[in-house]
Amino acid sequence: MIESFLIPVIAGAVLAVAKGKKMDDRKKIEKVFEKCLQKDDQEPVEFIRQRKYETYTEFVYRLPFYLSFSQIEQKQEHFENALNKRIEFSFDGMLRVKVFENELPEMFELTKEIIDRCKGWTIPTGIDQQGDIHFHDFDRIMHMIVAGTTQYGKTVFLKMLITVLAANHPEHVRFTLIDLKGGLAFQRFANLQQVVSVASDAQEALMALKHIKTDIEKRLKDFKAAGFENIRDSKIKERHFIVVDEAAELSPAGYKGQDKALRQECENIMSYIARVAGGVGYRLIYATQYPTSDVLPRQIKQNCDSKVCFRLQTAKASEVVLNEKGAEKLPFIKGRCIYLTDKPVILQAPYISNEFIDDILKPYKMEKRVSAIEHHSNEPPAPNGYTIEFK
Ligand SMILES: Nc1ncnc2c1ncn2[C@@H]1O[C@H](COP(=O)(O)OP(=O)(O)OP(=O)(O)O)[C@@H](O)[C@H]1O
Repeated sequence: MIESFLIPVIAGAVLAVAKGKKMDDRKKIEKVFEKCLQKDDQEPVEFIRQRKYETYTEFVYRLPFYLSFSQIEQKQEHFENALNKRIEFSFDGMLRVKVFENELPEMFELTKEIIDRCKGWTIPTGIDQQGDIHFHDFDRIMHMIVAGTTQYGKTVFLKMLITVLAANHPEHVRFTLIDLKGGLAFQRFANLQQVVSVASDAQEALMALKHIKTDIEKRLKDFKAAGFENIRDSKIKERHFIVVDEAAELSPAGYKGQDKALRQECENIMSYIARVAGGVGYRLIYATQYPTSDVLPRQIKQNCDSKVCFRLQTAKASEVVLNEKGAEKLPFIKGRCIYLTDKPVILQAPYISNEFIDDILKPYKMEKRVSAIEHHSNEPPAPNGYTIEFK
């Protein structure tokens, strides 16, 4: 899903034509000549050649006698608006038009306005080169893998996802947060009325996941009895997001005995959620900085049809997540990612600060202490003031 963010102010007819049909840059340039500089009965500019350089494409034209270089320079804004790119002109007997590729911004901050533009169960995934914001719809593609080497933006992305969904669906979203990086990243969400449980080690994760599995089994039975095929057929508005960061901690690979068995069970339940629970309203968000085939089991990968992949260290890791190389070549820019659903697109992911999170979520904070172990149910979120005992 994509929505126009920077609407270029392009001169009348050129805007209509350029936006209506998909035009390449050469056609757009020639359209501006036609609409702004040439008269119908006059000889048009003559295209000589174009060549692509690393950061720009150069188009070379021979000018007809009635057009001066300065007349063209005066229309620079029209050309830039029509192409929505930076343009430089020069003249050495030929007109040279350099069209620079747009650069992605290094910072794209989440705002209240962007949160308001998230319709249904969508979140923003980032901004692209053209300034368009991309959105991910969790009712269309239900589960997501978030990967990336350390310090490139996974946790910020997860916090953004939780904040946007909690802000837009305070009554209906529920979260189980499995934070295996010491429990620090998600602590500011622990007292949210939408958060059912926070687990911070493998044992707590297993308890939380077992509760969820029981809830899913019950819901599957209820749906069957009611003849619903999926959550959209039912009147249930609730969606339950299970957010796991760092999922490698739940991989049985490298463990022995009880530790291995415990993690194996966690992995089995996460695979179960990815396989069968989407249709009944459960969403798995599976984040890892170590994407190997051990950490990213086949069934989870196959059922998580959306991926947000920050820079990875190797082409092999990129192949594990995206089925193709590329994430290892992303620039060393925090928040730069590849968002993959049907096709990959490079984006700058939304940045959210802790202050902004606290500001947005203030109305939903409540006095409670929740644990993975002691509280878990599919009841609606407890109202403000309700106290849940912590272990
Ligand atoms: N979308 C973004 N835009 C700009 N800067 C960002 C973005 N996301 C993260 N950063 C910056 O990068 C830092 C690290 O981000 P984050 O904590 O999300 O990394 P991480 O991938 O979760 O790392 P780790 O796996 O080590 O926990 C943040 O503190 C922030 O300064």
